[in-house]
Amino acid sequence: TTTLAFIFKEGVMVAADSRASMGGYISSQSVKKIIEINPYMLGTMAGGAADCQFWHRNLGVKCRRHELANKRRISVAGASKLLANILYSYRGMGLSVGTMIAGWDETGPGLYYVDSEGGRLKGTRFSVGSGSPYAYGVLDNGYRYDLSVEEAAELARRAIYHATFRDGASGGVASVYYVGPNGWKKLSGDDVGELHYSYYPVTPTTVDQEM
Ligand SMILES: CC1=C(C(=O)N[C@H](C)C(=O)N[C@@H](Cc2c[nH]c3ccccc23)C(=O)N[C@@H](CC2CCCCC2)C(=O)[C@H](C)CO)Cc2ccccc21
Repeated sequence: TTTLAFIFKEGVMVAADSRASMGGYISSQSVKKIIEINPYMLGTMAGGAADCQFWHRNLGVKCRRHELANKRRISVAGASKLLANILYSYRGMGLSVGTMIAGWDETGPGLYYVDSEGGRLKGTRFSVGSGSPYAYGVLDNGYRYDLSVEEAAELARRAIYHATFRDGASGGVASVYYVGPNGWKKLSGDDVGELHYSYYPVTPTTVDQEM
C-alpha cells in the first residue's frame, strides 16, 4: 500500500493506491483506502485490511456521536485522538493499522498520523505503507507550501504512481482527494497503467530502446 497526505496553502491533499495483497498474491486491485469520515474529514488506511476497515468504521460512529452530543463537528485533533486511544488500548494484541486523519476544522486544515503502536503525530506531510519510501522521494522533491490545487493534485498523483511502479504491494488506481474550507472533494481516480503512458509516452525512439 501507498498512502500520502500533505497540507498546503489551499488545504490538504490526500492520495492512495487501491491494491490489497496476501503475501505475494494480489487479492484486489480496487479497494478503497481513503475513507470519508464526514464531509470535512478523510481517513487513509494501510496495514491489516480488516483492522483498518473495522476501526475506521468505529471512528466514524464515535465522530457522529460527538457531533450529536456537542452540536458541532469534531476537530481533526479530536478524531485522531479517539482513534489513537482505542488502538493503544489494544496494544500488543496484534493490530496493524497505519493511518492518517486529514480534514478542515475551526483551526483550518489539519493532518495527523496515527498507528496501532500508539503513535500520533501532527504534521504537514506524511506517506504511510510499503510504498512510502518511493512516494516520499517524489513528494519531498516537489513539495512547496504555495502549490495550486491542480499542482498539488498532480504531485500527489505522481508520488502514488512512482510508488506503484516500484512497490509490488501497491497498484491499481491512484485516487486523489482535496480537503478545503468547504469539505472534501474527490479530484481523480486514474489506473496507474494509464498514468504510466502519460508520463512515458511511446515514441519511435522508445520502441527502438525497448526492442
Ligand atoms: C481481498 C481483500 C483484502 C485482503 O487482501 N486482506 C488481506 C488479508 C490483508 O489484510 N492484506 C493487507 C496486507 C496484509 C496481509 N496480512 C497482513 C497482516 C498484517 C498487516 C498487513 C497484512 C493489505 O492488503 N493491506 C493494504 C491496505 C489495506 C487494503 C484493503 C483495504 C484496507 C487497507 C496495504 O497496506 C498494502 C497492500 C501493503 O500491505 C481486504 C479487502 C477489503 C475489501 C475488499 C477486498 C479485500
